[in-house]
Amino acid sequence: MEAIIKVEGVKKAYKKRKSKEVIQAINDVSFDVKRGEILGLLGPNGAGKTTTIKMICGLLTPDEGSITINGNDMKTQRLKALKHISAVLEGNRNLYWRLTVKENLEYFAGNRGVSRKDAAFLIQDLLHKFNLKHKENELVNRLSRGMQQKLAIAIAMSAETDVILLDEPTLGLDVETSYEVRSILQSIVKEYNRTIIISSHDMDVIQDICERTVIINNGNIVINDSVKNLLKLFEVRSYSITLGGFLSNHQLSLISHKFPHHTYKKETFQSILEIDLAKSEEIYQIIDILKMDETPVEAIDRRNVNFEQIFMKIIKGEKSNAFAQSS
Ligand SMILES: Nc1ncnc2c1ncn2[C@@H]1O[C@H](COP(=O)(O)OP(=O)(O)OP(=O)(O)O)[C@@H](O)[C@H]1O
Repeated sequence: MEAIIKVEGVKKAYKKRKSKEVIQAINDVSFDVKRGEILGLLGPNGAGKTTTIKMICGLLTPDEGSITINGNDMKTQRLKALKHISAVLEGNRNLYWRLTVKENLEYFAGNRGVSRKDAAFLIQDLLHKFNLKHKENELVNRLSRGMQQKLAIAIAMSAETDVILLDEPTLGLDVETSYEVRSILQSIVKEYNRTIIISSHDMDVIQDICERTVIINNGNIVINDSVKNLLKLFEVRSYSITLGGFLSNHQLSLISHKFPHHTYKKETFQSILEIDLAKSEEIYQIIDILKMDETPVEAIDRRNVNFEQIFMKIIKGEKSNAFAQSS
């Protein structure tokens, strides 16, 4: 699939005005986004997500490196590049509160150069798609937060750009509306071949709708892989072992030494060892340690891991293990 966004060797530092301290927000970041893809851009607070998104939509200029949108360099062909991008960066704050839903859509579509005739057709389509038709003549300040958020995304859609950047699109939404927004985004990508970059702290959303994820930490990319691969990779490595007794101190110290990512819980007659391995073959080393004191093994199960747990593991620095396993 063709890359519609290319981020190559991008660096960005901020200078604090008073102390003159320099903060290297983005170190040396490169990644592509393919046409028709939903990409999740993730990272803990302060990782550099907003800086990256702002550079992609031309609000900030990189100190080094280049960003190309549909073949147009953001530095030398800025206007051409920007024509392909719309963004919802601050939730519903970009809406006109004293205009109706339909007036907001008309205003923003006109602003982005969509003709009146095309806009009329497009707006009706969006009102239906976003389930806002029954609210088309309602003032925005009378809508629920979920509806305002849906309208903000519909407005970004009305510009008919190839790429849509969404910062926390489901933040503060109830569960039902969050699912509705996810399914709308998936259908938009399929039906109109749009490309979406989502920045979110909600790992459920990422697991649900993103094909691929770029995880940034301290201004560097630590993972650029498909969500499916990451889930498979971590599932293979996570085990829950139920023992019909308890581990000796000697066994526990061997396990702690060789496998730092584990938890051990004692129950009345049993104990449970939950362990993450760098390679699935390491399970045999564990079994050897368990055999030492003839601790009876009742069950060995693969643990189901969700994307939230995977994200935390990657951020805590298990990425080197993940790469070793995937390569
Ligand atoms: N205008 C600014 N001036 C100085 N430093 C800044 C500025 N904007 C961001 N930073 C710093 O740059 C780094 C990256 O910030 P950025 O906002 O891109 O991270 P983020 O991943 O979006 O975080 P969050 O999830 O908290 O929004 C952080 O250390 C932040 O403090």
